[in-house]
Amino acid sequence: MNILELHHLKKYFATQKAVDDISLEIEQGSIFGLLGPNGAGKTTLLRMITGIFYPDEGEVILDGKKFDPLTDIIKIGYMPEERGLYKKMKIGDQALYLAQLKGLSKSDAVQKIKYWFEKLEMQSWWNKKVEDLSKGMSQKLQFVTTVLHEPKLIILDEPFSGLDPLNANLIKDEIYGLAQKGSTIIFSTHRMEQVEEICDHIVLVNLGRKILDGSVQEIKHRFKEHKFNVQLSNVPSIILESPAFHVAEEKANKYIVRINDGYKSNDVLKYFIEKDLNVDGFNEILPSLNDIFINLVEDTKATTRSFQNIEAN
Ligand SMILES: Nc1ncnc2c1ncn2[C@@H]1O[C@H](COP(=O)(O)OP(=O)(O)OP(=O)(O)O)[C@@H](O)[C@H]1O
Repeated sequence: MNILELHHLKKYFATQKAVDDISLEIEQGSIFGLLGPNGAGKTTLLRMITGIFYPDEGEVILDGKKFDPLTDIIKIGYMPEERGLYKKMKIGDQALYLAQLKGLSKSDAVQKIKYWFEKLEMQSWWNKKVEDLSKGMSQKLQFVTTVLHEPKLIILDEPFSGLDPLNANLIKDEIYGLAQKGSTIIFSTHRMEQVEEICDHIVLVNLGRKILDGSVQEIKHRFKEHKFNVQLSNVPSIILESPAFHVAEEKANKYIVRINDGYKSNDVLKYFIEKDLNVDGFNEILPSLNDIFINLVEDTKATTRSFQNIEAN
């Protein structure tokens, strides 16, 4: 079942097409990556999902019904990239206030805050002021205030920014835990290695449009270049030559080979066996999301430039 569906969403600021006809579906319980370069339209899209902006066109379907910001906002937890905390307020009071705004009773809120503060090693912070927190500490507090009311949809914009590796792991484990309990996470970041590690499904937007949509594994396979690592037990005394592949890189007994059109990985292995060369390792090299991201974004830039040239002429 889809927790969220966006149907043909558009948001223009004067002539700036911040979001230009984006549709997508997000399955309940998934960890979904919303990616795109600076200015791609991610924040604008998230602001429409959270009811901060009304779309110019299109609709947001949350949990099977047309999204109504007034009543449905408690189903969503949104952690924006910029801090939204009151600097002078004590941390415990702040968490309590925000939890009650999200519909929790005072006693329920206290219980949940204690639970999360303990989990994220924040017990001693209750009487500190927000202005006395470091960047990473306020990021943790903001995370807690986002998830405290157990929203069905949790939107995290750059949740690891400012966190040291230990705290990043702590938050990462909580994200997995929340997804396992049935919450859906939308995760927006520029850090591709985090996306590869955490997300099941991604959407890439650029210039207000969706340019890629799929599961991380499926996308990596879609863009694969049929390259394999081959490790031999010894440096061979022959030059590796075969119609099935060509050597793209070599270093001593380690090779990167690219399979030629019309051949399969087994044809490569067969070559090595027939030459009586011992293969210690053989594995496919899939492109990183980072490479896929850079290539696609460069491609859309080039296409837009050529359209602009055609229009100008
Ligand atoms: N309130 C606004 N008024 C005018 N233009 C805006 C407004 N908000 C966003 N834009 C423009 O819309 C486009 C998309 O901006 P948006 O903030 O959604 O991008 P983003 O993908 O979140 O970028 P980043 O990764 O840098 O945060 C940009 O060209 C931006 O200048």
